[in-house]
Amino acid sequence: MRLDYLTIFPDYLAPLGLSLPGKAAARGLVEVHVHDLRGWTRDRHRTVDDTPYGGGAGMVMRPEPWGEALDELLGQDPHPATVVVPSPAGRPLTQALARALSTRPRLLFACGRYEGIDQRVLDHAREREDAEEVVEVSLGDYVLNGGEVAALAVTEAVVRLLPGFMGNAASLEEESHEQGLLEYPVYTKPSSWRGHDVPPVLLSGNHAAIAAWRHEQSLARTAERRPDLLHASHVAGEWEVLPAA
Ligand SMILES: COC(=O)c1ccnc(N)c1
Repeated sequence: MRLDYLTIFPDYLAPLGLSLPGKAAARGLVEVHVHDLRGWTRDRHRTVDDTPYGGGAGMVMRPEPWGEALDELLGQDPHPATVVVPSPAGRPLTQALARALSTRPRLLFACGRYEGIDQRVLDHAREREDAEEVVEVSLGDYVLNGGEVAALAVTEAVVRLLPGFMGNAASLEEESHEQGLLEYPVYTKPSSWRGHDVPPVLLSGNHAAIAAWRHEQSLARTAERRPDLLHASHVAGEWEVLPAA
């Protein structure tokens, strides 16, 4: 997977050389390219923003630098890129969306600043043959100063799903949201710590009982913290054993 980042703060994406994506890069699983949008400005001040049509506070990112940057970058690779635009107005980032993005050959992150990127940049990108899709993605219902932090989060959620990245692929199966539920609580040695003991079932060696306890814990946590994630299918097992009405 090729990952490109267009930003006016390339240093912000320095963490991409470390830990998770860095490891993946070292293994040849991902190829990372960070680009300074100002490289596609033509004026002495390397201007990337201007006042909004219609008035209002703040500044909007000018379309020309973005258009010329996409012209150059999208043409650099035979694979059509999925353009990922972090935005508070985007689709929520979910495990399902991360998994869908992890199957793409190339992601190009357009990291906006100020009040956002001129809408025509996204509209024009959607018309391009060399852009497979333009996906605006939100981390949640809050505003950041720029798309870079969100781009790092989306990158981590996606890269860790790439085949061969996580040593123990089985651990991905049990993670929060993979099965549509929140993850159960986890414990390790010592079995007793500051008056808190590990639940005895986890020391029992009874794998069926442990699996049942973990599922029950996931259901309880999800019901308490994220009832919106609960679907009948998750509690189907309980309905099946209820006595006939
Ligand atoms: C500028 O980008 C944002 O403010 C942003 C991006 C992704 N998710 C959010 N909740 C905000």
